Amino acid sequence: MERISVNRFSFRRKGSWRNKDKNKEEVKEGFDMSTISYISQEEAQNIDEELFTRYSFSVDQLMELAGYSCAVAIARCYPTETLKKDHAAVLVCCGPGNNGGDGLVCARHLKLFGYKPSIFYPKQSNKPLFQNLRAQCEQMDMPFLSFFPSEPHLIAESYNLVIDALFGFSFKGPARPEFAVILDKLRQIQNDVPICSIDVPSGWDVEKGCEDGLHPELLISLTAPKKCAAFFHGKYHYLGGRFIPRSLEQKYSLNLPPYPGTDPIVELKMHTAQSASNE
Ligand SMILES: NC(=O)C1=CN([C@@H]2O[C@H](COP(=O)(O)OP(=O)(O)OC[C@H]3O[C@@H](n4cnc5c(N)ncnc54)[C@H](OP(=O)(O)O)[C@@H]3O)[C@@H](O)[C@H]2O)[C@H](O)CC1
Ligand SMILES: [K+]
Repeated sequence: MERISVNRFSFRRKGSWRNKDKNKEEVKEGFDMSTISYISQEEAQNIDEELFTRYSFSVDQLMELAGYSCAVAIARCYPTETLKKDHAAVLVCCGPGNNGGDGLVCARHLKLFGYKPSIFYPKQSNKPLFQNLRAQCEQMDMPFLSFFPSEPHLIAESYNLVIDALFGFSFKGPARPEFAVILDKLRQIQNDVPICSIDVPSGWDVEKGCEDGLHPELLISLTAPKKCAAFFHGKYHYLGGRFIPRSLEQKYSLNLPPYPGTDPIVELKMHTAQSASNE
């Protein structure tokens, strides 16, 4: 288990999650973010597998929590009242696997939070879980785009944010042509519209990243950051998917930071005045 030293600062936030147990309080208040484990692709897949087998979770359960935590992180970084285009319009791009499922769940919660999501879901799964997620979004009046806007500038003109739920921890590059085209268009507009990536910036090698790939402004790592997150230099980095049992966390030495109170997310990279002035 490799520990990568990034975002080095001490986590200290008083009040909301202060624990009455003195020892626990000291551990939480002195939490050192640099000790969090950044996990490999194989570890991510093994943890996932154990959650579904040994811990008997269903995909639906975890996807709901994962997608919900992403929506909360997006709402925290980009409140609706700060988004000027078309009633907080956002574009949610969903891929063929579970990362895409997280995107559909996230879209549904964003809609409930007052955003106006449109969904691009080009390679749809026919599994009941995904069909249901799609139906829920349709019933909540979220349009599904039948094609990706041909002119990238149209995306930046129409949407305040792009939610990248194309690929997660199972991606093996390079992207095949139908998705390479989409990733290329997103790259072209990323300086004009912020990209929020779910779990892994799509197109990145899960461990080595991708220097000339997408550069999201927000990354929501799920369960634990993947090794590629060490190469993330965007504005906001959150951890979500607050569903890991303590015994599983210990088995993989994840050393996760404490989630504040009942929050489904915890910020890994503080957006300080210092970091803002460096952007
Ligand atoms: N435990 C958790 O943290 C949970 C995380 N969740 C989310 O699930 C994803 C991982 O989901 P998974 O379905 O395993 O994988 P992906 O969504 O990353 O992608 C798989 C699909 O992508 C296709 N693929 C892979 N590489 C390429 C490529 N180079 N070009 C095109 N397409 C590609 C792959 O197709 P195959 O034909 O190769 O099979 C799949 O269709 C995780 O990141 C979280 O976001 C869960 O929601 C909850 C638990
Ligand atoms: K993604």
